[in-house]
Amino acid sequence: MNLGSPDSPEVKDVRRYLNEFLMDSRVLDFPAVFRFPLVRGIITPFRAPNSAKAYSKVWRKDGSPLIVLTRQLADAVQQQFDYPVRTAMRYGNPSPRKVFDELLQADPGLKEVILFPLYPHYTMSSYETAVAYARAIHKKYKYPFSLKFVSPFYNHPDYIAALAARIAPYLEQGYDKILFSYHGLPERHMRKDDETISRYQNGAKDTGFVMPAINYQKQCHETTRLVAEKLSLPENRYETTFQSRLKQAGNEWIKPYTAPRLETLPADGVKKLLVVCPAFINDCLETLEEIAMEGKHAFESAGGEELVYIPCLNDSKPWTDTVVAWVKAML
Ligand SMILES: C=CC1=C(C)c2cc3[nH]c(cc4nc(cc5[nH]c(cc1n2)c(C)c5CCC(=O)O)C(CCC(=O)O)=C4C)c(C)c3C=C
Ligand SMILES: [Fe+2]
Ligand SMILES: [Fe+2]
Repeated sequence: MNLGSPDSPEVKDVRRYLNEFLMDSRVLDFPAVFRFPLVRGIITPFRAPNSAKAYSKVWRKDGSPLIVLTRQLADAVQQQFDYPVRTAMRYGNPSPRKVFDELLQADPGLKEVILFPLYPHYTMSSYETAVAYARAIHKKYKYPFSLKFVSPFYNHPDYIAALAARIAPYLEQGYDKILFSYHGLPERHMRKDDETISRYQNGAKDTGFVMPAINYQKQCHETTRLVAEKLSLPENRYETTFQSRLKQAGNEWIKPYTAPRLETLPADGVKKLLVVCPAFINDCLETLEEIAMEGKHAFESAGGEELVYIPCLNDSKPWTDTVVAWVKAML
């Protein structure tokens, strides 16, 4: 299960998608009475045309990169797996309901579904909302099968090894610095997540998955540290930043921000920059447009010689094998 995309890069479809996305109380965590007018009246009308433009820059003949690449990963997993493998999305299509219906139709005796949220790191706006939504649908429509979840895996040795294998060939080309750029979050979300984590640790919250002991920002730093260790990167050759900030007045996001850092790196002597985005399993708008296009332009306009974007794990062999191994171990 991944995040999901609009049905097309047309403004009307992007508007519908953003409305669903931003009305999620785990994404915009204001009381619903404020959220509704804010999203419908202000955020979506202003954002949809710009997002639509960004989506059209990366849209493929066969659809949104995120959807197509998630499906390719599922197909690669299916090659090594006896049971049906499907993709579902938190927002837009295909919804978990549609996928559950199809699975049940194909096998009325279906006993168990294993859901793999394609987010290495836990936070309420990514991993948790996917799980909570799938659970709510599972309960509401009284599906007769049980539902199990793959836990967040930001520090799992197999995930770290798959990332290191993805990055290694790029290091051989020579580089001044490698930037680990993760999706950003409002600071407020971190405080809420900290509370959830301590309730989990006190036994006051039952989740159905293993909750990390540290918050999103610390999980991201830990992913960077482990990959750097695995690749023996010298301390001065890598950095961690946070991208995709939704600018809102009085709403600080976790720092440092990726975009301004791309513009100051050349003055710090970084001519050749590698960028990797470990919070995303599949390439999407945020990596292909924001980093590989806009970020590259910003860095190279500020005096950098070259920004080389390292694609996500997608359906790379070590990662596909890892997905297969983890799911088989849960059967
Ligand atoms: C308050 C706003 C947002 C939070 C919090 C947030 C967290 C978050 N998102 C991802 C993964 C993805 N986000 C993507 C796009 C995207 N994200 C937001 C807002 C928040 N995300 C918006 C409004 C959008 C839509 C595009 C835009 O208008 O800029 C995507 C890509 C989707 C695609 O179709 O390609 C992904 C993936 C994570 C992992 C996360 C928390 C860590
Ligand atoms: Fe996002
Ligand atoms: Fe973005």
